[in-house]
Amino acid sequence: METVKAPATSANLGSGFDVFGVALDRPADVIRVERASETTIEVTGVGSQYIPEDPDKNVVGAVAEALDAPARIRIDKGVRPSSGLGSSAASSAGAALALNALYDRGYSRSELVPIAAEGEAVVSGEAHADNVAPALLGGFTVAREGAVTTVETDISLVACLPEIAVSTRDARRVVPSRAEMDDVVHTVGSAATLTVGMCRSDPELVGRGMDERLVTPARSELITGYGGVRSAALDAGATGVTVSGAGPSVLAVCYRRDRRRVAAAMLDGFDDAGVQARAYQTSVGEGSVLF
Ligand SMILES: Nc1ncnc2c1ncn2[C@@H]1O[C@H](COP(=O)(O)OP(=O)(O)O)[C@@H](O)[C@H]1O
Ligand SMILES: N[C@@H](CCOP(=O)(O)O)C(=O)O
Repeated sequence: METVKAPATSANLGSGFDVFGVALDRPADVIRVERASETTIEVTGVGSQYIPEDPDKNVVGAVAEALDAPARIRIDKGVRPSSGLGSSAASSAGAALALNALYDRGYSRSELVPIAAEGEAVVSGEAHADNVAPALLGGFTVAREGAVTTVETDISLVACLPEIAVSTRDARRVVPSRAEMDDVVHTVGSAATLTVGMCRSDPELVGRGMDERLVTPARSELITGYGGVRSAALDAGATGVTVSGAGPSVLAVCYRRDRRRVAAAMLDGFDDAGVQARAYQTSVGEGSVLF
């Protein structure tokens, strides 16, 4: 048997749609795999009632097939599905690492990224790697076709998860298909600023570099209370706020000393909008761990 702890992740970070991602040091899924003649899946934990156990519908089924590694797979969910915190990616990445070890497939973590991304295609329709890359490799990741770059960084974050479900598939439908050149130039500037900020572990640069006008405006409308939560976090000391992944989680960057205050402000912001929420005081963390 192999056991893996696979972290939540936050993709996009505003300016890096479908490219940037970070691993979070909490929450996480735990995945256990044992060899079997055919794949079976059991799911427990947060939101497990909304997750199919049919291998054709659960992301880990696609990963087991891609690795030709049939197994009894048990998933203990710590990352709620449809959260914007890479719930499906945590399971995909964790299963890829665990099955790779179980069957001695010998793939490196980087080589497992496209395999784990096959799981993402099951739920969002596209094999985007911006969540599975940090879930496997840890840190801040830049995922481009066929290549992933990773940077270790020390950045404090608050991920605030409201009791709203936004499916990644639905949130991809509101992304505009065209953009104005001014907005593209603005996004390139932000993405470069954010990348420098990650390399320097500088929350001011990371926060400023989250700003963009292409995807976040449409996505934020799917999140009840987003405007108030964003303002509250910035007033409490956050250096930047954006939609986490496809939402509904809202991600704030801050100095470590402000993290509790920012988390409380975000919860108050959702409360003012009549939405219950939970705040994870977290930071950029490591990738999946094989026990
Ligand atoms: N192992 C899994 N973990 C989480 N969600 C899964 C899993 N397998 C299939 N799903 C489905 O994927 C969807 C959640 O994925 P997604 O919308 O990408 O959420 P998130 O934004 O948290 O990644 C839900 O419909 C869920 O039922
Ligand atoms: N780049 C994707 C990321 C989706 O992240 P998730 O955590 O919401 O699954 C997108 O923005 O669609």
